[in-house]
Amino acid sequence: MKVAWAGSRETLELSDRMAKLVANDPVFEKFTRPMLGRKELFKNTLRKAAHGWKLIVDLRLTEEEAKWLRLYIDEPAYTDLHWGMFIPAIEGQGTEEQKKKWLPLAQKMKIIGCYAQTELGHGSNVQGLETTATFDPQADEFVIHSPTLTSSKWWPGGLGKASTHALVYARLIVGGEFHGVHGFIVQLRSLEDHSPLPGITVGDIGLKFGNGAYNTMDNGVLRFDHVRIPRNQMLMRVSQVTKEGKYMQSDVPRQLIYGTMVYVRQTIVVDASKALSRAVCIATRYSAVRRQFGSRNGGPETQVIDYKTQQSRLFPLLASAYAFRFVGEWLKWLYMDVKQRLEANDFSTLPEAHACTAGLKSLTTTATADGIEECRKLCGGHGYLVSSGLPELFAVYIPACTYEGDNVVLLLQVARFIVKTVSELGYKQPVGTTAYMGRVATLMQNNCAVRTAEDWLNPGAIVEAFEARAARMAVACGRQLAKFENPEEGFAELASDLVEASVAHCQLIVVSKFIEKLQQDIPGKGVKQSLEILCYVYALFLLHKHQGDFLAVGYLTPKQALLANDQLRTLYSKVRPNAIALVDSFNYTDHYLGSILGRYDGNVYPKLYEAAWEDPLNDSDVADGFHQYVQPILKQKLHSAKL
Ligand SMILES: CCCCCCCCCC/C=C\CCCCCC(=O)SCCNC(=O)CCNC(=O)[C@H](O)C(C)(C)COP(=O)(O)OP(=O)(O)OC[C@H]1O[C@@H](n2cnc3c(N)ncnc32)[C@H](O)[C@@H]1OP(=O)(O)O
Ligand SMILES: Cc1cc2nc3c(=O)[nH]c(=O)nc-3n(C[C@H](O)[C@H](O)[C@H](O)COP(=O)(O)OP(=O)(O)OC[C@H]3O[C@@H](n4cnc5c(N)ncnc54)[C@H](O)[C@@H]3O)c2cc1C
Repeated sequence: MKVAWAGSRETLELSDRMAKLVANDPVFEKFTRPMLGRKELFKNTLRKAAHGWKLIVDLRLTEEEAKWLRLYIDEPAYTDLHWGMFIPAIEGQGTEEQKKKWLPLAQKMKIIGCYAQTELGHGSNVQGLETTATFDPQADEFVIHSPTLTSSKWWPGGLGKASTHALVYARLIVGGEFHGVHGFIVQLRSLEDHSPLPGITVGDIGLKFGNGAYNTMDNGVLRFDHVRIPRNQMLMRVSQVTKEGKYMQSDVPRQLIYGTMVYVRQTIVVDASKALSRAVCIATRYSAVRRQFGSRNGGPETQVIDYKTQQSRLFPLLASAYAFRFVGEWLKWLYMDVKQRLEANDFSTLPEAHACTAGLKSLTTTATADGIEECRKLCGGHGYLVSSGLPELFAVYIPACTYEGDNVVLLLQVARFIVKTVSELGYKQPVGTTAYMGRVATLMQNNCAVRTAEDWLNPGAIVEAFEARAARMAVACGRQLAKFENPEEGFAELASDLVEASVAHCQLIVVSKFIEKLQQDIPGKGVKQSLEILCYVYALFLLHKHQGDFLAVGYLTPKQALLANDQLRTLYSKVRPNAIALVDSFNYTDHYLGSILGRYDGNVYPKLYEAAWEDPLNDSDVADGFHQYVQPILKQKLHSAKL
């Protein structure tokens, strides 16, 4: 199962080597992180990032090894944006000449870059950005300017203190004409002493949610006062500005300017399975350690993992972690395919790649953020201790529902894609993830054939149920929209229904990809059978949770929905004996998990007890401040008889 989770034996071995390298290096210690003040915390992150880079260089790590190393260091840092957005943006939107100039500098870390798109006034509405880049043909330069307070760049990670350069998104103005938002490489700080260059105001935006957590990142604010950059620092793969001041659009679609977001959304889906699996690993191991009630004849109490309620909350999350792992793998393939096509100037699959990355980013991050919080509750009171690892994981993870596109805004993008597909059904055969809509007539007509709980253990029955629900919801939205004279007004009015239809479509993708995975050869005794059980758990849990949809569209009867729930209970009993092995298969070191409750050896109580004494409050028996603030109260002479 470890191999199935990692994707291959090679990846398992490589990631294992990197995990151990980090775990055994004292520089990457992280238990004291939540106790540090902001300055110490940030400096500590810089130290870890520098040590990580030294290891990468000294040990001549490959790009793949370096990625795993950074993951296991497990601390958000400016390097995430440098490697994760700045470099990919240049790769995707730069010309060959620009890539030749900037990529070696960035890859050797001679410069540090961030991705400066969002502003104080606009994040979701990228076309509403206010920063301007005005071409000055006399000087052959762009003038980058922040005309208003709301045009201040706000949020970019790595911008506040670390970056020397930024990829700045600004409205292009050539000859007095606006040409939409484009990307520009702008140097922010001196490469000698790191001080901001003339015309640049830059700093950190302040403390964020949670102790430690995402506060290791210097999310920044940036303003430009007529800062000049050479013309060739506009990324020019999509459109060009000539020396003479002529704006030229190439054959490449304008949407490619958003290409970095497609790439990052894809990586966020892959990361969702990592974050959720960490939380599930902690909650599952602890649920096997923790006992409450049920002692008979003085024997041990019941392990809480044996309670059906615990199983019905925990096992769907375990199944979701696996589901997101496999859909992430598929999405990575889809992205690589699109990337190759784009390089060959084939842009036909870009809209689907956009819809899939946007929709799956939204679905997986929402479920993961909610799932981490559920895991905290599954661990009872001890889950609220920072040493459980769950509060920090939650605090670090939740902004994933917002960054790289607010999850609702992204589902509305999926809705546009679905509505368009439905409206074209008469003359265009849908392909890829919308191919099922080509069978819309059958899906609208046929109802579920399930008669017994066992009938639900059938991938065909499950896929058809999810397809029918998604198709019927999409068609219903299409019909409602058709009643509006103005389609945009209709879209705005029906936005909530459209979002629900998008969720149904995205859930279908995840379920289908899990089922497709099971059609592959999966070696290892019992591995495939365990994955089949998890796949049914994932699908039937969703069906149970959203049974209102399946009933409302008339595909299921209430009896069939009840049968699905009956089957789900049986499946939980089948997951139980392997639950620990299924989380051990994630192959996480104790260092990466960062949780006393999730320790591999299960030695929870002695270690919790030990850790309590390491809290700075326990440095002395009598607290600092006692004599000043508490003792006077204890010693006061009370005058009122009542008191
Ligand atoms: C315990 C310790 C743990 C440690 C763990 C460590 C974890 C660290 C992890 C760190 C990871 C990441 C760091 C965070 C990074 C975050 C970085 C950011 O947030 S960068 C900023 C991201 N911003 C956004 O995502 C903005 C969202 N808005 C948009 O994407 C768009 O504007 C829009 C999709 C909302 C579209 O707006 P709209 O105005 O309606 O559209 P346009 O007119 O501009 O275009 C419409 C047209 O374009 C198509 N389109 C839109 N987007 C894309 C795209 N990306 N690709 C392809 N096509 C796209 C759209 O479909 C329309 O097409 P039509 O054919 O015209 O229909
Ligand atoms: C931790 C973190 C790191 C970040 N890193 C970066 C970075 O490196 N670089 C960068 O450029 N940016 C970064 N961002 C910014 C991030 O990308 C934006 O915050 C995000 O895209 C959401 O945009 P917004 O803040 O404008 O939200 P808003 O759009 O203001 O959202 C507010 C509310 O309005 C709703 N809403 C907005 N538009 C619509 C609509 N059309 N229909 C219905 N509802 C709508 C949303 O659903 C939400 O509920 C980061 C943000 C965070 C939190």
